[in-house]
Amino acid sequence: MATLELKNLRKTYLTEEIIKGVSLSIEDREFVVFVGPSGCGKSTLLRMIAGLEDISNGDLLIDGQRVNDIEPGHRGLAMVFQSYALYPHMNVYKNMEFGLKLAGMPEAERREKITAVAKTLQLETYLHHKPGQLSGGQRQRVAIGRAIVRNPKVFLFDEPLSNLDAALRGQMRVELASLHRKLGATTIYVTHDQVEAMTMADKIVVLQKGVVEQVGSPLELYHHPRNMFVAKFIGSPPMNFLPATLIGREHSSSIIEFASGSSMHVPVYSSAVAEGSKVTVGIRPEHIEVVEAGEGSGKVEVVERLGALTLLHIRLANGQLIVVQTDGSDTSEIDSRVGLHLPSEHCHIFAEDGLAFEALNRHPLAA
Ligand SMILES: Nc1ncnc2c1ncn2[C@@H]1O[C@H](COP(=O)(O)OP(=O)(O)OP(=O)(O)O)[C@@H](O)[C@H]1O
Repeated sequence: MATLELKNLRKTYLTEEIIKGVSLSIEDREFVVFVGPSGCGKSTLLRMIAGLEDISNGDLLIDGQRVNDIEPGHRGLAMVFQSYALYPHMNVYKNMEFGLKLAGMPEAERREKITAVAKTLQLETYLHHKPGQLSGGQRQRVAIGRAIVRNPKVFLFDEPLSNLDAALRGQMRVELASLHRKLGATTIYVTHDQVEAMTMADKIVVLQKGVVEQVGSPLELYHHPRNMFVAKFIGSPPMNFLPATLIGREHSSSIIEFASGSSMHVPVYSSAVAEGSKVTVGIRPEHIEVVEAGEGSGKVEVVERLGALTLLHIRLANGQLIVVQTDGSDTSEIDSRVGLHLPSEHCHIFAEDGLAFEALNRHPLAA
């Protein structure tokens, strides 16, 4: 049982503030993913939780107890690193045993634990191998095993799969997700890969420049991004953005006009944005419909056939390139002209400062 509470956590290196007041509640058994571009501070935040970095300001609570000044080894956490950090001269068994020995666990108990964990992770036949004799995926499993045997309250993962090739990463993603279901331990997982975040998280925390941009379930972030940053970061290929002007409102819809002169009603509304303001319309590649070429059509520049899906890169009259996802049976040819239909229920509108209209009418950080 472990809950975590981050209260306005801050981290300053010399004069630069890297973590700028992060507040967050993590529930027992929750799988939380910190995601964001390189340098946004996600590893620093994880290391502050682990106790490997001092907290400059704010409070960190584990199970309601303030742990800012508690040594890493006494916080009940176990961390798995990107680099595995295994002892190269020790075999798999000894790597897993090391921490238990330090903690003074009797030998019989150590053996029992390691045997059980090796079985869970399918490492039984490798217990006498040194890390150098193992594949990347096996090494990562040993690193995870070493964390599990300690029976921590909270697992911390720092980009554990980024050294693996794509196929193995996909496989380990599934293994980690099922391991989490089995162990039920509260988990915090750092990655810059939004696919990992979407597929594994109960709750995603999107960070940018040391600030939380949004917290929500994968589908909340996908359907209701709070701003253009989250909209662009979550979803692959990313959302398309088209410049437009807000020309009016009707009931709870906004009327927007594109540079081409065409206009549409979008069923989102904000009282905070004046008519005549520049806005951005966002629509995901999978929501745009290809129709017969007509007014406002575009030219197909690149076709990526992925088997089940086809991605069309289409040049619009204003020079902008957008991406449209269609199905595998799409027969569009390069240089052909196609028309595009943007279903209004799938359109997002962002104000000039990047905030979604939806979010402007809601509580600041809620999805
Ligand atoms: N010990 C340090 N001294 C000074 N600055 C640091 C230190 N550690 C990290 N930083 C800075 O803090 C910022 C956040 O780094 P951090 O490693 O947390 O980012 P990240 O989001 O995990 O990035 P990545 O995905 O590239 O690992 C970066 O600008 C980095 O240069």
